[in-house]
Amino acid sequence: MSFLLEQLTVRHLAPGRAAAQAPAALHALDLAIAPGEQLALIGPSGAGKTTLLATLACAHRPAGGRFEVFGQDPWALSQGARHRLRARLFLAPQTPPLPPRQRVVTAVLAARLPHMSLWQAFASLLHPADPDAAHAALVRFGLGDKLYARVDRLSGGERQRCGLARLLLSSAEALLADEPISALDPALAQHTLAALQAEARSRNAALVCSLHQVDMARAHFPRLVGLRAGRIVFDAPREAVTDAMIAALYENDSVQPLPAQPHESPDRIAVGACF
Ligand SMILES: Nc1ncnc2c1ncn2[C@@H]1O[C@H](COP(=O)(O)OP(=O)(O)OP(=O)(O)O)[C@@H](O)[C@H]1O
Repeated sequence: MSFLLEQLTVRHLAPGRAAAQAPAALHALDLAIAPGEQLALIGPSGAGKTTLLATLACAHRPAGGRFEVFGQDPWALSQGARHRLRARLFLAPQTPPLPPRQRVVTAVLAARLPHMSLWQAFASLLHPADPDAAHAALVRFGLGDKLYARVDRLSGGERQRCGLARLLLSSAEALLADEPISALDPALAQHTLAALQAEARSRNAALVCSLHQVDMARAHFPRLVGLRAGRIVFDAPREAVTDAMIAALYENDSVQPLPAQPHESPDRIAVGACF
């Protein structure tokens, strides 16, 4: 298994509060993800999608339950061994942390830093080691002309795809992407998801994507995991996920309906339009 979670609970630590008192962001999750599997995480805002992806990336230490990545409990390993395990995973955050004044080529090649010695890493910041590889990765996401652009001159959607191009440069065996198409227009979103999925297939890597675009999740991913309030509501092949299950997942108890607005009748609008 790439990931194995049993009764996994995760809490966000808050300053001045004992760990055990922090509310759980993920409650007793059971989830197994095999190499090569592709699944979409869906669910309303605050459901725990980002927390789950960060936990899979070994960025959050679980408060309870069993957690294994490639058959190992990352939190039972030494720091060095956990670092090596993390280098086998790639998490593309929703807003990639790209240094603003950096060139795109350097930012993309930074994906190889975990596998470099300190000296190689330093040298690569001054002189990009493999611009052709960076260019090829950018081309896959439609950014071939941005190789030497400065990161702070990119649009939001370009930055997002630049962050995903890093993923291609990594040698990760499991790919995690947090809302990878949130800043993209529909055509680019399709293209970007297809590129991510093709890459995962080519390296037989597990691919876990959180998505707010439910239609895209249903169209592209064979397995859907619905999260709500930190719990898995369903984990099913897409054919088994019904419209009613989606509606229940997104039903919002905390938003009050807006008061009805007095609106103009069609004949009044027509009169208004004449003057
Ligand atoms: N750093 C943090 N400290 C404390 N609580 C946090 C922290 N990050 C997230 N949370 C809480 O954990 C819960 C899950 O948040 P998370 O960001 O994982 O949800 P999400 O499904 O990714 O939401 P969205 O779709 O809005 O990005 C929320 O209740 C959130 O308020």
